[in-house]
Amino acid sequence: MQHVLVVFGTRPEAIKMLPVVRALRESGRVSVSVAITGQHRQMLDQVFEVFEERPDIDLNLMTHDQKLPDITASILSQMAGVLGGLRPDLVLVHGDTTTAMATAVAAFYNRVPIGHVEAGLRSFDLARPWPEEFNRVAIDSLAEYLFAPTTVAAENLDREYSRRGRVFITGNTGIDALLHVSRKIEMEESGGANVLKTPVALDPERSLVLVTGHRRESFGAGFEGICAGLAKLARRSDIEIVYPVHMNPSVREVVHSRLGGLPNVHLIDPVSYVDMIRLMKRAKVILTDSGGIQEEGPALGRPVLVMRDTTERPEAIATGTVSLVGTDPIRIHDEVSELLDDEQSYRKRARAVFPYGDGTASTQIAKIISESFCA
Ligand SMILES: CC(=O)N[C@@H]1[C@@H](OP(=O)(O)OP(=O)(O)OC[C@H]2O[C@@H](n3ccc(=O)[nH]c3=O)[C@H](O)[C@@H]2O)O[C@H](CO)[C@@H](O)[C@@H]1O
Repeated sequence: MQHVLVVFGTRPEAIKMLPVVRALRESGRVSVSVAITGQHRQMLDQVFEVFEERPDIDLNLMTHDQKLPDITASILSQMAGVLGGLRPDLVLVHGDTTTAMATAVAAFYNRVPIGHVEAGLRSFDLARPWPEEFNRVAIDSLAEYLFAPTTVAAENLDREYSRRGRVFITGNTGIDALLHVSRKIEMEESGGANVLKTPVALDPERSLVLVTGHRRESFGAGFEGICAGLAKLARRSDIEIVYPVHMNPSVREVVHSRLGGLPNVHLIDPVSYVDMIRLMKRAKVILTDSGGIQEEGPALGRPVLVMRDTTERPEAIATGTVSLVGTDPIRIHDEVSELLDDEQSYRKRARAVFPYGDGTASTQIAKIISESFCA
């Protein structure tokens, strides 16, 4: 039976790859191993729990405030050993992280075929997001199987001369994960559990503005702008802001120093994926620089304002549910306020749409892989 090695290191990769792991196992036609690099170890554990999975290999590479060259070098050398030992027939990586890129290079050095989930996303700007745009272009130039979430992503790949693999349009596996957990939450609620428990006590009379932000290209002036915009918003007495602050010290220091102590701003640690979905369902507006949340917000019918200048989610922008606000404090304040104060504008943008597929991406990917092995 052919063997697939699935490798990831961060929370979003785990959220988007564990549905693929389950689908591969359920196909019964391939064996699967999961290797993690521990780029974000404590955030990973929570995701494994919700998918009732466990890693088979843990490279445990996490060191405090590690730099990109160190992560890349250690993954490259350690992954060579893993591949030599396991000798998988395919290595599956996800998205645009350093783990995904370094693993793809290690697989290429070992002449092991590569599958790329969430292939073809492009901002066409190597500086933003940095280094993610480089990572995903590099992976797509090496991969034999390119699982593109949308036709836009597939068209991006068709235009790239360096592409050598076959493109499959599958939808984004993040929607598979979202629907899987949403069903769990709905079952809990129908069982009489507390309606929409949230990880922080919220005032039912106030609107929730949910914030996440961690992009490297925003470090420095970008985060100063984001925090100034949030501090201005926090003067409103009709809202509460909840910000699960990413573990990266470069994010935590500036966010806590600028926003700590404001009465209606809850700075909390990253929450479990289930709690994040609860917060998104409870939120009136979502402010983020996250990629995954640009896909989840539309599916949950929540307006998402993206604190970046570019995005590789044009499909979400086209639905009108997602829009770019950048990191300018006045724009952040004004655009959130417009959604809070103008009911008509809000209703136009707060409708559930699914530009990233119907939640079957992982079963499609598993079917393509198992059939290609058995061809
Ligand atoms: C340039 C870019 O867009 N790159 C993306 C980046 O992923 P991202 O930007 O989506 O990363 P985050 O924002 O960290 O994670 C988001 C996920 O985490 C959940 N969440 C969030 C806060 C929390 O407290 N608890 C949680 O559970 C949340 O619901 C969501 O599902 O790399 C991925 C891997 O390569 C790529 O797929 C993806 O393109």
